[in-house]
Amino acid sequence: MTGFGDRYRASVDARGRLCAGIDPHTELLEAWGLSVDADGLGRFADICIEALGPAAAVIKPQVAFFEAFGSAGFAVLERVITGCREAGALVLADAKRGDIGSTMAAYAQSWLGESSPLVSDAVTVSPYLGFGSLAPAVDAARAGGRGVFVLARTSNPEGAQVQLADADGRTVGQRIVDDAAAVNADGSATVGVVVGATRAHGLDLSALRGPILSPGLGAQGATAADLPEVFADADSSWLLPASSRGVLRAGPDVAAVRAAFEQARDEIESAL
Ligand SMILES: O=C(O)c1cc(=O)[nH]c(=O)n1[C@@H]1O[C@H](COP(=O)(O)O)[C@@H](O)[C@H]1O
Repeated sequence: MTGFGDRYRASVDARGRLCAGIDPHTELLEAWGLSVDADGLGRFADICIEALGPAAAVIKPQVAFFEAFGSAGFAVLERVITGCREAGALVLADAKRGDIGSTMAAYAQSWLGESSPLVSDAVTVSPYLGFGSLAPAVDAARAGGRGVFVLARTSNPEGAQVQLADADGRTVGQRIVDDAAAVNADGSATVGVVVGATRAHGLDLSALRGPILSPGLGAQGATAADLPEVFADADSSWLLPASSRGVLRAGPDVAAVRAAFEQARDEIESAL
C-alpha cells in the first residue's frame, strides 16, 4: 500500500503546489450564465472537471455548495470526485467533518471507504471534539493510503477565539499540529493540517512531516508573495496553497479557467 505522503508528493511534483477549489457559489453560477439549480450545478461541475482535472495536483470540492441542492447535488459531487480522480488529480473532499468517535467512523466510511460513492483521496476534518475523536478517520485514511486534513489555524478572523486559546502553555492550534505530527511519525504523512494564508499563524510546523493546506489566496486577500513570510519556518515542499473563487471567476470558458489556474500556480511556484 502506497502511503498518502507518497501519493501526495507524486501528484504535487508532477503538477505543482496549488489546490484548486470547486466552490459553486450562487454568485458564480449566475456569473457563468447558469441556472441556480441542479442542472446549472452539473454544468458548472463539468466545466471544472474538464479545466482542472488534468491540471491540478489536488482538487478540493466544497461539499456545502453541493449539499445545498440535496440528493441531486450529491449526485453531481460524486461526478466531480470520480471525474477529477480519473483525470489524475487527488481529490480532497472539503466536508469538515467532526463528531464523537462512533459517528466519526461513519463519516470516515463515507469519505474514505473504498466502497463509498463519495470516496476521496482525503477529507477535511474538524478537531474541536478532541483530536482523539478523529481516530476512526485517521485509521481509515492510513489503511487506505488516504489523508485527513485537520483544521489548525483557519483563514477566518473568528478562528482566533478557539485556536489561540491556551492549552497547557501551547495554543490549541499548536496542540493540533503537534498531535498531527505524532501520527505522522510513522512517515506516512496521513495527517495534513489546514493553516490559512491570510495572517501570521504563530505555529511551529517544523515537525509536521505532512501537507499544509493553506486557503485564503485570491478572494480572501492573500497573495503568492505573502507565502514565504507566512510560512517562513515550514518545509515549503509540504505547502499546498488553495484558491477557489480566485480561479473560478475566470469562467465559464474551460480554457480560461485552466489558464487562471496555471497562472496562479506558476506565481506560487515562483514565490516559494
Ligand atoms: O478547509 C478549508 O479548505 C478552509 C479552511 C480555512 O481556514 N479557510 C477556508 O477558506 N477554507 C475553505 O477554502 C475555500 C476558500 O475559498 P475562496 O475564498 O473562494 O478561495 C472555501 O471552500 C473554504 O471553506
